[in-house]
Amino acid sequence: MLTLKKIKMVKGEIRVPSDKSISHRAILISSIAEGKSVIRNWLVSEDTKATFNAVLQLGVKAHMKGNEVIIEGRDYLFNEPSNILDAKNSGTTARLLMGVLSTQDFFSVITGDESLRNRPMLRVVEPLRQMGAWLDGREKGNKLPVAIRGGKLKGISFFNKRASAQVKSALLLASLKADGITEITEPYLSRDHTERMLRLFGAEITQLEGVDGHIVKIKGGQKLYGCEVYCPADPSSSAFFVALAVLIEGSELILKDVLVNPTRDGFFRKLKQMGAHIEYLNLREISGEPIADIWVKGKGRLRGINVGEEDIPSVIDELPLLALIMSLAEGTSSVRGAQELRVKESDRIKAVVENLRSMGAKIEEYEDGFYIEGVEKLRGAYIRTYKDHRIAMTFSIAGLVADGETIIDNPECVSVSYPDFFKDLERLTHQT
Ligand SMILES: O=C(O)C1=C[C@@H](OP(=O)(O)O)[C@@H](O)[C@H](O)C1
Ligand SMILES: C=C(OP(=O)(O)O)C(=O)O
Repeated sequence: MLTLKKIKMVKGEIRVPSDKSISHRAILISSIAEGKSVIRNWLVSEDTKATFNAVLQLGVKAHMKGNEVIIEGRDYLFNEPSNILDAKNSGTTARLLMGVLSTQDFFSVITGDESLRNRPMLRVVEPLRQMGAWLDGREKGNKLPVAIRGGKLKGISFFNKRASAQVKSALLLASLKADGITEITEPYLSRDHTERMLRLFGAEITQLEGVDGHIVKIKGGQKLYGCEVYCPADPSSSAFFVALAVLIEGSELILKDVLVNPTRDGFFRKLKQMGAHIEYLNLREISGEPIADIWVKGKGRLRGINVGEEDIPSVIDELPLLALIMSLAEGTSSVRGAQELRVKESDRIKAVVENLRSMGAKIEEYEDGFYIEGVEKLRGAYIRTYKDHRIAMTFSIAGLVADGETIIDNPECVSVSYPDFFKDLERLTHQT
């Protein structure tokens, strides 16, 4: 349990830990490549360690020193694991691993913690079956544990209707060992780190716009070569500090080295539309990804906005935090088309509505989002995190701007993406 109270202001500079999505991919793509890779500024967290430990169980030789990882790639020649692979709380680990393991002519089983064992897997299992792999699990393959026996695969054409980057990435990682071409179409472009990193490792990938949305095409049989990958600061982790600065007038922060890939920076763009003062400085590209230092200044109350289906992929993990900001903005706001929030580490729509209401917000629940009428103040409350890191961090920010005391249950769940979150928060809020 953690108790938080209102603070006056936040000022300073911070480089938050590296991007979780890129850190998972760096391990997996280095492992399937040939030769040595060096991963710099890797995120050391519970989720990414689950991916790291899984590849060790497949026979990959990897060495971690601080946040640098050196990996000897296996060029898709892995060992049959002698035990179950544990993805713990990490959806990305489970789903991307399924793609890699579908290429392997051996038996493997993936499981996870209680939350992950309740999350849907058929979205990945079905297309991988279509490609020719054998997968089965609880509820006809929809729930972990899932067993896999991979082997000879063929390329498929697949419509990724949920615009899930985990589904797309699993198929791309499998496609390199499939006969022919794999083509994935999605209604809105989901995060494209896998495409960018596969290119960095030497693959040829075509991306184009079609009538049904964004298309990615890849030819099987291509070889990847180990290289150096730099992991930038996570925009999803940076978002909590940006939120704090925009919610408290007079605050000013610089967030260093943040990934500003357009498939990920929807939160910052939405805040600007709400009237926030945010600028990208020193925009540059490293390891195929755009990076900037973000300057943010708190300058009074923001205006409500509507967020629709097309906006969702680039802001999906920040929606709980955006809901908090909307609840303190002038006028009304809404989020629609975000039903995927119900199948994350917790039912994030329920968790947001319940906790914001207990703090005095005016919020109505939709099946696929929420409707919010801004209020001037929130009051401290007892917060149920459902052991979901994004809920714990969102309501810690809420606790620092609300009147009275806020109590967070299970604050330690932040360790899946940001183990030192509370230390960093304390440092920045005590400098002022
Ligand atoms: O590919 C990834 O790294 C992720 C994709 C998203 O999930 P979906 O693929 O389920 O949309 C996101 O919510 C998750 O935090 C990380
Ligand atoms: C949804 C998330 O991650 P994952 O799906 O990898 O568990 C997240 O980090 O918000």
